[in-house]
Amino acid sequence: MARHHRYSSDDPLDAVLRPPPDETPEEAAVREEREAEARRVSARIDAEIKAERQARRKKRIVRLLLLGQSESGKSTTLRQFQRIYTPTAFRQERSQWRAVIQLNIVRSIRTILDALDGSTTGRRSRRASASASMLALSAAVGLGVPVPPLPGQEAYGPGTSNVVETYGGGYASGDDFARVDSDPESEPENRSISYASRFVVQPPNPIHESLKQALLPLRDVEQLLITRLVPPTEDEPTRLETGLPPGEPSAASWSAREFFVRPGNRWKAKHSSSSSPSRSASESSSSKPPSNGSTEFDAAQIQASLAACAPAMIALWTDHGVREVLRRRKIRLEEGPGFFLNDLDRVTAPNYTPTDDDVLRARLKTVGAAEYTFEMEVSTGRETGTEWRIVDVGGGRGQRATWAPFFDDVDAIIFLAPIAGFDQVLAEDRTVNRLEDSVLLWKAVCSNKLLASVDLVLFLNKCDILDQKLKAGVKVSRYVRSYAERENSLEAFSQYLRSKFSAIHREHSPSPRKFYAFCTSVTDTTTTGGIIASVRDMVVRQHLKQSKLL
Ligand SMILES: Nc1nc2c(ncn2[C@@H]2O[C@H](COP(=O)(O)OP(=O)(O)OP(=O)(O)O)[C@@H](O)[C@H]2O)c(=O)[nH]1
Ligand SMILES: [Mg+2]
Repeated sequence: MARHHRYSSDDPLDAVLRPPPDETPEEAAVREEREAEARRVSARIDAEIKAERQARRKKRIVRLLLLGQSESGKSTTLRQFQRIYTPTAFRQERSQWRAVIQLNIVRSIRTILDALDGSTTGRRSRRASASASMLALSAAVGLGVPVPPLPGQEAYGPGTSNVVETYGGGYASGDDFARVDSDPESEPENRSISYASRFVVQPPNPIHESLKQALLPLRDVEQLLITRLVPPTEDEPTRLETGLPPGEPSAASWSAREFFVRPGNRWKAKHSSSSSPSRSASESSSSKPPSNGSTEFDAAQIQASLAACAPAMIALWTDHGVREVLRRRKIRLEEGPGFFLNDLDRVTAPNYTPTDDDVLRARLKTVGAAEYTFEMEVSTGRETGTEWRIVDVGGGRGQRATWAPFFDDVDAIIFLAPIAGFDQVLAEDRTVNRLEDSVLLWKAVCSNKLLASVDLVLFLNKCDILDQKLKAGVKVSRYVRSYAERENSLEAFSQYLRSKFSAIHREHSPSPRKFYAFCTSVTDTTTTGGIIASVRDMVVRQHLKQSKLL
């Protein structure tokens, strides 16, 4: 508005600001001085904001956001950054991952015992089956009676986090992804046989019974680990209730939920220095540190109990009958996250310390979002002096609302699409194919206007698992209709998906931008190191370009 109009409009604000009509020359001088001062303050604030922006540019802070569905590999990618660029801190923290790995092992064993008990699958029945199995375990009663699935419920796979939940076959018209209404792996001719064998009550197997007995101490181990790892003040509905009185473990809540901790280091025994989260969207100021209820005694006790149970765990995992039950129930532990059953000897040894690979393979679900500041110990010429901030978020469907606040000020996004999940369902919604969810999420990220000028880097992840799956004979076209007669190989399928994701990127980006995509196995240290270096170069180059433009 032009200045001479200032006091002449009917604007109510102007009316308030208007000088009193009977103002004396002295009063007018005071008022004008006051107004001049206000303008000076305003100019100073503007200058400060500008200086801050320039300082940020000068300091070269690069903010990278990791996005993707749950179990896509975001936290693992973050750990790779930590391993490569802050190796000292990463090494120092390795021992703290032991408890997570122990918990992963206990969960795998529990999955097997549940499968032996014939507990059904799916969220609705999991609680019941879990309590049944724990009762069976604790009272050493015989094998439970298998319960057929509820209508509309998937037939098998207990659905705990470290289990690969296979996806049913059959397409709805117009859909590219298979729907959960049948078992694509069972051919029609043997479907009835496999169904019958699944739900006929088997007589108790004495070997399995004695192994269950030998594994009873794992129940206490699990409880101790929960107390140790999960903060007691959590109030998320998915939170694993550690508030349970000691000695009154609720088998139902144990098995029905996946373990998670808030991002950051609060769950760890000690705080680390170099890559601790500096900003967290989830940790409210009122939340107390976890009752790190653990003592050295607990840690030693847990490892000793695991060592004592190791022979029984190994016998269970290598038992022919057990493998047959797992195969029939389509439980593929080895393809799921946090799988350590092939390393039991090593991992249960009394002086075991996790290796880099172990830390990368451990599974700990993220809830909320946190930003990690990297003061690089290892730097290369180009970005010396650049400060990296990496934001890791929880990828579950209930978690995605925490993403948006980070869209504001981000330079690049690494989007992880775990393409090995083409035959799996989401843990949080078992009617949704994981690959389909990734495609939809990618579309949403590409078309988001707030992210229009942000570089998107796509990781088609879990290629190692995909390769194994395809080599084992799982057919992509059974799950992805449009794949049709194409070659059932890693190369062909990843190329196909790359084009599909690229087309979405092209069609849905608000304005044109480059498409960067990599086929990754982010648990693999050798290949991922090179990919991360490329991403880093690209992001820094882009950041510099943007800074110059600004
Ligand atoms: N074999 C294999 N395992 C992987 C790969 N990427 C991730 N994993 C494993 O998959 C599990 C899940 O990875 P996370 O990094 O925890 O997944 P996330 O995206 O952070 O999941 P949320 O925290 O639930 O959002 C971990 O046990 C990883 O070790 C991969 O490329 N290959
Ligand atoms: Mg995570």
